[in-house]
Amino acid sequence: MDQMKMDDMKNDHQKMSDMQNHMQSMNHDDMKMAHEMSSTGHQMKMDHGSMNMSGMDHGHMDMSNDMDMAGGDVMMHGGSMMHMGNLKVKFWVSVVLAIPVLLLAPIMGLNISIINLNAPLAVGIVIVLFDSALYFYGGMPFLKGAVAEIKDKSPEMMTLVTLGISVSYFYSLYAFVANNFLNPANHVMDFSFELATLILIMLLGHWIEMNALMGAGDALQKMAALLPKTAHLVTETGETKDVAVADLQVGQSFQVRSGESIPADGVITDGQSTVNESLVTGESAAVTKTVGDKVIGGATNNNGTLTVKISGTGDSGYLSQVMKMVQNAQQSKSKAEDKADLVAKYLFYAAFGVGIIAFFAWLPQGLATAMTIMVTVFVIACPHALGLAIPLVVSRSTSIGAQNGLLVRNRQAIEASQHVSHVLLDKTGTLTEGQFTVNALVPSKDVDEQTLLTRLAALESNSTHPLAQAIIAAAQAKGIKVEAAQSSQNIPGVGIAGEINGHQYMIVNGNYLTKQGIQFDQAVADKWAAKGNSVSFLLQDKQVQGMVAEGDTIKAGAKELISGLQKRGITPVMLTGDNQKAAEHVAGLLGLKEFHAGLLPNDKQKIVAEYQAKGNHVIMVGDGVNDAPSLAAANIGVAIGAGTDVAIDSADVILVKSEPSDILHFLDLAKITNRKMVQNLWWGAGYNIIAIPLAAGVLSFIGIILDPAVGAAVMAMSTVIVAINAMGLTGEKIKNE
Ligand SMILES: Nc1ncnc2c1ncn2[C@@H]1O[C@H](COP(=O)(O)OP(=O)(O)OP(=O)(O)O)[C@@H](O)[C@H]1O
Ligand SMILES: [Cu+]
Ligand SMILES: [Mg+2]
Repeated sequence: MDQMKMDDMKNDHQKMSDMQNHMQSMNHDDMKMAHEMSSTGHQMKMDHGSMNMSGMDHGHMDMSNDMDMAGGDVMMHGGSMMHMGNLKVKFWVSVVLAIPVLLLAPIMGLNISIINLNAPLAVGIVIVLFDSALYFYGGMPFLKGAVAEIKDKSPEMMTLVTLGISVSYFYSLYAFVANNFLNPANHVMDFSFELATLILIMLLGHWIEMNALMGAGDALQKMAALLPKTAHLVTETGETKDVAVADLQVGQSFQVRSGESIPADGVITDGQSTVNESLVTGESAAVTKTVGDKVIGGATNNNGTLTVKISGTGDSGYLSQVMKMVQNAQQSKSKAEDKADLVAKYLFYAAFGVGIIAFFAWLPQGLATAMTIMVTVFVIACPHALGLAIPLVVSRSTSIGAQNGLLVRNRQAIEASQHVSHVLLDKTGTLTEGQFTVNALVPSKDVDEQTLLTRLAALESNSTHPLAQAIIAAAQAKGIKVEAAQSSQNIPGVGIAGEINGHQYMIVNGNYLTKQGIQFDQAVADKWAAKGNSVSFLLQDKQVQGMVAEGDTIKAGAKELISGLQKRGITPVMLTGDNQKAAEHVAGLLGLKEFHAGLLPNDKQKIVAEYQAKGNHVIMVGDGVNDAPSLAAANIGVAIGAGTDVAIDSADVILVKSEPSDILHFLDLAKITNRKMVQNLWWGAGYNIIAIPLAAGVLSFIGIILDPAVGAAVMAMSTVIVAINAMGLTGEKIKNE
């Protein structure tokens, strides 16, 4: 799941929209669940624990089906999800079923019960009946979970719980038969009281867990709530009619009045207003929008009335893409999560091993005591909290990131950030605005300025490079009618070639001329480059017809980023396809010491590999097509939100606001996220280092022996602590850190 592509997202759009509709129509309780489902996985019809994330990569999501189980609760364990039935109902029914057992069954070790009836056989039968109901009804989620885990050859937490309740149940059955029929004189202790309390606490623990879970990823929920339910559709006759947002179609127009939310993506065809897109893009200020500007569904319209032509509705809209990306990021499995699974596995074997050893060690004290100890060990080790430890933190962290304009597409990026020593930054479009102005046109002899500019513009009209746009704008400003060149061809890292009136022309940089041994006025070119200009040359055959120098402006946050990285002990390095002199100029302005200029696209990738070969972990930040390979190759690829789709598809993290200093926010968020993960691993599993030996009775010589119910309570506590600790991760911290 590391390489999630936008395409996958698009395929799932239909289902996505189904889900949104469901989300909108569901009540609060179901909403939680829908959200958990959405944040956890594709294959929701899976049974307990049998799903692991790696298997989900190509899993087909069938949201509409899954949503039918809206009455059930779903929970996550170590990234896997299980359908636990409706835990709330299950818990309360089990409470009722447990009452007779709790009243009539002897309390462990005391051999007395709350109500003592002098009819042992009748009482025994009642207890066995209610035990069975509890075991098969209340215990079913755990039994199913265990079967799935064992089938999967990865016995984990459900297997542990099942061990605990099964041992209590079957031993109690045996006690009933033995005491009433086999050998009434030799009383066998029964475990019905423990069975009941255990199942109740387990169910309660999971139920609490579910409730704790719901707050974890509220960004998605908030995002889903951004879209209004109805829209004012503009009909063919020009009147407005209120329709459901789900019925809007691309090409239709709608009206948004002041104070309303915009129902879909589109282009303004009438009106002017300020629009607040903060919840969608993380951009805080209200932006003025007028005819021709794009608006995003989910943004709020402040003062004016706008008429908007739809370019993307619900499922194909920006908002659902963002939501989908958040979901995908939440699904992608991180290394820490593998660590959590591994810990769970070790925990199972440790608990199982210690439990068995303790059983035999305590056997001389009587079967009942040995059983109790073993059951307590099984129960205390139950790693529910562990299963939640990482997913809760990650989903919380991705949500916070999304609210701050950071889309973390690959969870691994969060952990990988701990080891980062170098941040490699593309220049144009990343550190600079990528909005050029033509500063100089220097025609060669026999060529006039007008002709030079006309030919440059003809070639560039086929290019999407930022340098191209400035040339076209300059030509248009001079009143030149730009006609596109024929059979044009991009030359990555060099320029562009094409045919004008049957002649071959090229736009190339100085490097190319030097390599080809073509003469040009180096002094003039250097003069402009030293001022930070990108310099390009027009070639007809092998003749230089002139030169164009274009300047760019440095982004506002670029300097802050460089000094922020240096403060964090990370070395910033600039990589650029631009010339050495221009690169030097920008590096000087930003206080950058390391940079590489004149790079071809695969040079950038090579440089990434070189840094890595020296044992460094690198972040690569870029925006262009020429950055895509290096983004994919870097330990963490970060794309600028305004960049090309190719770059975005290759990245692990996207800076929605296109603000380079957000990399600092990412690093800070990742840092506190990692800290929480480690804390949660200790709260979720580390406590067993003490708890398991304690449960096994190592302190029995000073009178400390834990009861199974105490074991269950400790387990549930740990789960709650982990959930609360994850909630403590807030967005404020990434701004102060
Ligand atoms: N369409 C074009 N018009 C003019 N020059 C171009 C064009 N495409 C590329 N070049 C030349 O090739 C160089 C490298 O281009 P490339 O796209 O690899 O890097 P860049 O985007 O300019 O810089 P950076 O790597 O910092 O983003 C440019 O600086 C320019 O000299
Ligand atoms: Cu548990
Ligand atoms: Mg670039």
